Amino acid sequence: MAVRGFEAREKSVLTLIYPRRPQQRLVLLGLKKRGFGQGKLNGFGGKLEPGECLEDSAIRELQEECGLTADRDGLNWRGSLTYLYDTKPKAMEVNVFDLNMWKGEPEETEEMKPAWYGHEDIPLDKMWADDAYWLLQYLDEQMATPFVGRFRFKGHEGPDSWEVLEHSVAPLVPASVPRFGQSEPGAALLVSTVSFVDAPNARPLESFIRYHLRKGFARVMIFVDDPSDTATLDVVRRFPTSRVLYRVRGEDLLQAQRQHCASFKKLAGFIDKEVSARQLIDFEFASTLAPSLACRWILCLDSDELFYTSEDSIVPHFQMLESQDIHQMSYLNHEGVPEQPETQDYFATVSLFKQHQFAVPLTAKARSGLRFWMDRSKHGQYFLFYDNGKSACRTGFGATPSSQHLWQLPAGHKSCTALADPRRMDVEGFRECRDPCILHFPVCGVAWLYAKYKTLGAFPDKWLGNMPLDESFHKDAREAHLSHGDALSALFTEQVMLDSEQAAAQIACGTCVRLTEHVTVLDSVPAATTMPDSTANPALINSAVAQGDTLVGVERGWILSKAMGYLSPELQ
Ligand SMILES: Nc1[nH]c(=O)nc2c1ncn2[C@H]1C[C@H](O)[C@@H](COP(=O)(O)OP(=O)(O)OP(=O)(O)O)O1
Repeated sequence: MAVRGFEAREKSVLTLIYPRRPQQRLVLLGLKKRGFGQGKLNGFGGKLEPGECLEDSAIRELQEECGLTADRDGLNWRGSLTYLYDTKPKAMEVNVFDLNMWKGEPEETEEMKPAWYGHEDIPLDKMWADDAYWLLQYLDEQMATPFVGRFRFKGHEGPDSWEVLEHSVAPLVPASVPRFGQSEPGAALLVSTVSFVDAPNARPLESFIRYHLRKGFARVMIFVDDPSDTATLDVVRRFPTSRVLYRVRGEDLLQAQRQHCASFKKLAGFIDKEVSARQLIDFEFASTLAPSLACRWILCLDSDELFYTSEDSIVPHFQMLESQDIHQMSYLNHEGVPEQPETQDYFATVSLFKQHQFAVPLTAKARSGLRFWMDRSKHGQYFLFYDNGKSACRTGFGATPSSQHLWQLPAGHKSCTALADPRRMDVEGFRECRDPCILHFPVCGVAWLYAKYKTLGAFPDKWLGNMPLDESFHKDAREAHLSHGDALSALFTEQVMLDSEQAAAQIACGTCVRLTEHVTVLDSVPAATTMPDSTANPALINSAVAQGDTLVGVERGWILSKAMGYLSPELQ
């Protein structure tokens, strides 16, 4: 039974720990003597306290409730269950851990009365009603872990707490994903340097992490760009440290980067001033750690990007690249188009995308669609931000990031690109790939536009001291922000957002596509109301190769770029 709309609700995050003696098929349960769930038998746990991560909270709760001192190495995150009680406004996300190493003997406390139970003797009728759907399967290892589950209850007390109205439990990721912690083909690390200090909220970060874990990334590594960024820290701490690691900017990190990163010297002068310098050093540092984290691939994204695939998992894609001895693959990026001025979480709501110009069909209609955007923007831009994709790279063979988009490979390693870029004419390296691709949600709401330019501040006219910035939306947005008026809002209305009529026209002419797989994975409802069924197909990026358009990518890119004036003068 599908349970929808859970992620859209406010929720508290809790732990639930089961101390176990698997060989004897024993589990320690406690009778809850007071508070939430009073009178029921359950594992041990409770809410995260401010500043606590899941594991610290689990260890504290176990100690408080039954006197056992958990050994951190014996604590394993097995899944998360979200509960919605119709009598409570907030959902509860409960993270299930099992524990197989501890010190001490269980003792009764004011909150819990503990006792050991054999798996065969577990009295489900004295427990929460959802336990009947998963607890025994989990204890007997008959259920793939990690798992995600959702349960809706009529109420949290009395007979209502026995009524499960909706339920679902499933593996977090498909079976194709390598077993976590083993360096198997396709195991990938996702990296991002993040700041939500100036942002309206950090919900997109939670979606960013959740989406990528669901799509089979083995680990996520977050660099917290600003140590005072409690919003980001609060989010990353809610994920198990076995899957989501974080490092906070500061002297320790700098020291480690100085020691391990070849580019430290070159970037040192910019690290304080430019986000891009911090990203590059973080990416290189993460790539040095990746092999020890059993990750054979690395992908570095901003926290307003998703590695989109309509498949269940990204793993078979990386496995395929490995089997063909490809060490780097660059992906097309598509730019999100907001259809509403505000959203709490752009990943959960934005479903309209300008396709990369190299993926737009070469039809007269599409060309008029491109013209629409170029006429609309002050500097003749179709995309308002970058159009050179992002790349995934193999780890452990000495590649270093040459930019946020591309890795520098040691000689003799194969690199491929889905961008049929006529400026390079890299015919050898071109490889048709529409899925996976990058979805970029750069300014998908007025508040997010303000937040982005507040964070970037008065950035210089040159990247890393030497690459001049073009006259562009990006520069205009900087000026608009520094002018402190409502110039930024005007930019948003005039150049970023589309109304429903314009959106339908852009979809019809082939420049924009409607993609909803990420919205489905995040289990939320898209904000847009204009979603004709024919365009809600996740495979649409592939079918957007227009009817009658038989040109392969490089030719298409060449002609289109010439037509649109993208070619540099010497190539024209
Ligand atoms: N439907 C359900 N099925 C289940 O198996 N465990 C549930 C559940 N709903 C909640 N839980 C667990 C999660 C958590 O371990 C515990 C509830 O935690 P508590 O309310 O005891 O938290 P705290 O100890 O932080 O609360 P306070 O006593 O208010 O401080 O019950």
